[in-house]
Amino acid sequence: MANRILTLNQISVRGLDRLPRESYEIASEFSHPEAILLRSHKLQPADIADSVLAIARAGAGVNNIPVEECTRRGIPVFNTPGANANAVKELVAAGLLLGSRGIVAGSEYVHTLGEFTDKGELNKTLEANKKRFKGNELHGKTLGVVGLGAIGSLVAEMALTLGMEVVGYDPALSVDAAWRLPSEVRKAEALSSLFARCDYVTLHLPVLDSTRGLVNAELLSAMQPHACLLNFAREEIVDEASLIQALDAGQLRKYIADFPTPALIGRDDVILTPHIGASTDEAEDNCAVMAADQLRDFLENGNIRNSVNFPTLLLERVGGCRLAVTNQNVPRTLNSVLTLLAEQNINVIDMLNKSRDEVAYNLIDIDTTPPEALLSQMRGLDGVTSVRLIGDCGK
Ligand SMILES: NC(=O)c1ccc[n+]([C@@H]2O[C@H](COP(=O)([O-])OP(=O)(O)OC[C@H]3O[C@@H](n4cnc5c(N)ncnc54)[C@H](O)[C@@H]3O)[C@@H](O)[C@H]2O)c1
Ligand SMILES: O=C(O)CC[C@@H](O)C(=O)O
Repeated sequence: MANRILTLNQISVRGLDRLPRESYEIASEFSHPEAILLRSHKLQPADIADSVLAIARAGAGVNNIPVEECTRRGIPVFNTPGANANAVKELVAAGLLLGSRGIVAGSEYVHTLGEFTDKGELNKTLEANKKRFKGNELHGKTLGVVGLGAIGSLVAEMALTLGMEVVGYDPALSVDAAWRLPSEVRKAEALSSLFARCDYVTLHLPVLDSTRGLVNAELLSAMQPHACLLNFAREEIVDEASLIQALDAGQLRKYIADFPTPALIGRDDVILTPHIGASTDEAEDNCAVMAADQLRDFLENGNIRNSVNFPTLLLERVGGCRLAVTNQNVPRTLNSVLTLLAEQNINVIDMLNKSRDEVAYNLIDIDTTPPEALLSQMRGLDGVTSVRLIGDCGK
């Protein structure tokens, strides 16, 4: 039977083409899908049918998905780390320029001059008024990068090439991310010192319980009055009331963000884009291809790459059929599963098991198709969250 993939946002065709139509049905409405593929759609727990085996986010942030609920139900949630990082980096480069030069106000001003028909007169007026739109250069200024993952590290590298000094802050920096970081990036020991010393601060961290409202009144008051804050990460990381207070009080010159809110629209000291950080053909293709490939490998082989709640686990197929078993990460559960197989004289050909926090995940290749009654018995074992049979052993 074909796997049904429910898409809850427009997903690039190049990604959808990775799911062959002989074995996948793709639609924006299904009552019992095997998987959900989405971008920023806000997914509610009640929207996740019992039939759902996996959820793939074509993008980085998973704050629109109830990840804890998925973990409890044994559903891996995938994302696509780095697949849209270059698109965001390029928009941040634009954001820095919008913050340093009178581009937006200058362009808006020029469009008010429609009544001029004489080129010479127009030129005279432009030359007389252009001083209102003077800016500063980025070269020699200091950029603070908060979050040095896929996007933050590219932003840091880009800013160095513009001749900026770069200071970074990331208390949870992975070893891989540290290797990617240019050696010129200086480390800030605390967020407050980064905010105090920088001309521009750019945010590239996820929104989590620990980062919601992270940029608060205290941090904003540490900023220099000429400084700019860029937020291409998530709205909720910046406390809006404190931000507006800081702008009103002249503690911050400009806020440049990808997340408009009613209170920010119309302010001269705010530049807003409509969440287009990842809106390039290239990023949409990259994310969709990566999400679809990961989903397919999970549905067809049980393999897990780039999950935000399950361990990474890849086991090559050597024949036979495969059991994908998720259980609570407690002793003796796997033993009970293997005992059930042994009692039925089912031989294990290959096996891999890994855990992440409270989740344990196992791929068990076996030589005989287990009867449905055995699978039900396995599902009923203490601590077992889900059991899926992949393929048919032919005996
Ligand atoms: N505007 C957009 O369209 C757009 C596009 C892509 C990503 N994003 C947002 O950007 C975020 C970052 O994306 P990424 O691909 O770089 O993710 P990433 O996982 O590669 O990097 C995030 C980094 O933030 C760090 N971090 C976590 N908590 C932190 C804290 N308290 N202080 C400082 N750093 C902290 C992590 O250690 C990690 O290195 C995403 O979570 C998403 O919300 C927005
Ligand atoms: O899908 C999008 O357009 C936005 C994606 C972005 O917010 C992300 O977190 O990757």
